[in-house]
Amino acid sequence: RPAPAARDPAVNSGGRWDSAVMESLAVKYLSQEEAQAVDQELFNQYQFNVDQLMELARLSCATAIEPSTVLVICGLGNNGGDGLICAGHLKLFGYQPSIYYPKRPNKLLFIALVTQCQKMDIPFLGEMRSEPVMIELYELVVDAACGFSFKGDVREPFHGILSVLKGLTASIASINIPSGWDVWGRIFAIARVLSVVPNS
Ligand SMILES: NC(=O)C1=CN([C@@H]2O[C@H](COP(=O)(O)OP(=O)(O)OC[C@H]3O[C@@H](n4cnc5c(N)ncnc54)[C@H](OP(=O)(O)O)[C@@H]3O)[C@@H](O)[C@H]2O)[C@H](O)CC1
Repeated sequence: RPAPAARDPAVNSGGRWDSAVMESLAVKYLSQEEAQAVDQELFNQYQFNVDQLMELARLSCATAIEPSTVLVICGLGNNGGDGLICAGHLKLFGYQPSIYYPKRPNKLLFIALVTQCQKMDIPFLGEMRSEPVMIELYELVVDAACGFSFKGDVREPFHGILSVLKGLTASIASINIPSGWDVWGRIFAIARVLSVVPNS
């Protein structure tokens, strides 16, 4: 989202809608390398840690979502962590998130995030829902399966998950990058992309 001042071009341009202002409002898509470089800059030069960046990511994503019933599909990297955190905020906002987290990494950060979701009584599904069940039960699917570090042919269980998402007619909101993109090309239609990388 643009910063508040940038939403009002008159503030930045002395009342004129000049081309520089319009250009500053344009969406810029980052390549995989650019996104990873932004990450490194935030860690090294700005001294953020991963917990802080994830917290910002989940808040941004949850703020951009407004349905009541949501299925959050989480992958095994930080993108999945963003999904867990997003589910936590959605619950706090009064919505009804459920989580599908088929492969759980044995890392303290993710174990802690799962614990926090469980303590908030967010249900974890035992298996992936079929497309008709998803349409019946959820207004929105949050796709936090594959982040910008996914490479090559998608392995199971994520290949099967993406096959279901590919045929899904319900809304999908992807965190940071739509799962199934190889960054340069999409393989299925995505409703919205929620990104927390500045200017992406
Ligand atoms: N500054 C920011 O924008 C922030 C971004 N965040 C989010 O972090 C992700 C990137 O996180 P990362 O953990 O680096 O990557 P992924 O979420 O994509 O997950 C990587 C794991 O996925 C496995 N993997 C890779 N390729 C495949 C594949 N083809 N099939 C199946 N699994 C795959 C890989 O497993 P390995 O066994 O290969 O190691 C990785 O474990 C970014 O997209 C944002 O959403 C952070 O929240 C911080 C702020």
